[in-house]
Amino acid sequence: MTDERPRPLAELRAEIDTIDRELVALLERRAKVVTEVGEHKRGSGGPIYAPHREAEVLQRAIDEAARVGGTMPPRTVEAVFREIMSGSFALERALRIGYLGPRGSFSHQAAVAQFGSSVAYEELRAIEAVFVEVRRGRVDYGLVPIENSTGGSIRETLDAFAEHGPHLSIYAEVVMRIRHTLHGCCEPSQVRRIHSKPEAFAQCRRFLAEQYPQAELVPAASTSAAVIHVRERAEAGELGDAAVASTLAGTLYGVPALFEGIEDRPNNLTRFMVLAREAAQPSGEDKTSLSFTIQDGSGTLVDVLSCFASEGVNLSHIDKRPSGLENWTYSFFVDALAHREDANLQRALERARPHCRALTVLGSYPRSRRIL
Ligand SMILES: O=C(O)C(=O)C[C@]1(C(=O)O)C=C[C@@H](O)C=C1
Repeated sequence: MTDERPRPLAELRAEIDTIDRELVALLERRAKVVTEVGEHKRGSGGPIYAPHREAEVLQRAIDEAARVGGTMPPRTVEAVFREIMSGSFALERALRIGYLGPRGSFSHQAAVAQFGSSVAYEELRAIEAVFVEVRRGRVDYGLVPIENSTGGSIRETLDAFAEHGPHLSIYAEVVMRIRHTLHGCCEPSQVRRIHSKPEAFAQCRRFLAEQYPQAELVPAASTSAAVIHVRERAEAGELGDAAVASTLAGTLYGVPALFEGIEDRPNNLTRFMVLAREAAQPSGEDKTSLSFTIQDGSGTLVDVLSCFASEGVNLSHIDKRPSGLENWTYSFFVDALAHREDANLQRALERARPHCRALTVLGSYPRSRRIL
């Protein structure tokens, strides 16, 4: 018969202490190698953040963890390695990441999940400001939401791409699950005005219609800005205001949660883009985002799209916005499942150009394989 009794706590902790010493020694060894990588990169002027390499490191760590026992869930393995790689940035060169703030916004959470806690963050007032600050070099990378699985595209971002896209590059994509909370400083029955970013209202449409059919929906610059506004109103003695935002924003600004998980669909995902001044390297499993406007008269959307089909390039996404040129002309945004250096995508682009008034490659980047 085997002895099923657990080992004494002191013995288990002593074993953990030994393992931790080994872990720290390994991390130190890794950090020394990373420092050398940093010297290379600074010498060659190469980019510090390498999403194609991160995708490889993360996948290998997840596979290896499963192979050696699978006790640690893949999510945990990923979080640990993301944090290790965040520490690498600090060793190679301090990075600054811009996002739509204030702190507690979903962009902030996605940025932290992607870049970890060893980089500096810059909260910005508007999505367009993220584009502007990356272009100016005030931040190394910027993170902007581009589409949500419930509410569709984020117009502000598409319009900013139309203007700044030719001067920037999409460098990585990040997909995050979004859970909304209604925050307020009053009783749920006292809510008369609800503040948030319009996209958040769209993601909670059913909840808002059923629970608050009479409340006024007031647009805010961001979800976290809405929470700050509700707190300021409560401090001024104005009751009846609430905000749709993340649980984190409520905690940061001291506004209690009234209802949690108010999004209409449980699998509510937002896709974010990382913006950079340089182009990302191929990872072997990439996407390319493009925007184009159609030539007057001669060109049609089907002419352009068939150029991709005939070169065997699959398209995973299409969106449109008014072009800002003449009424009823549009900018189309397309994602192709290929890298801009792939021969078939290059041929498709050559064939498509004559049908377009303008065609911009917004960037090639590794396809996101995981949901944060
Ligand atoms: O391999 C690199 O290019 C590194 O800089 C090292 C490292 C890592 O810690 O593994 C760190 C940051 C990069 O984004 C990718 C990988």
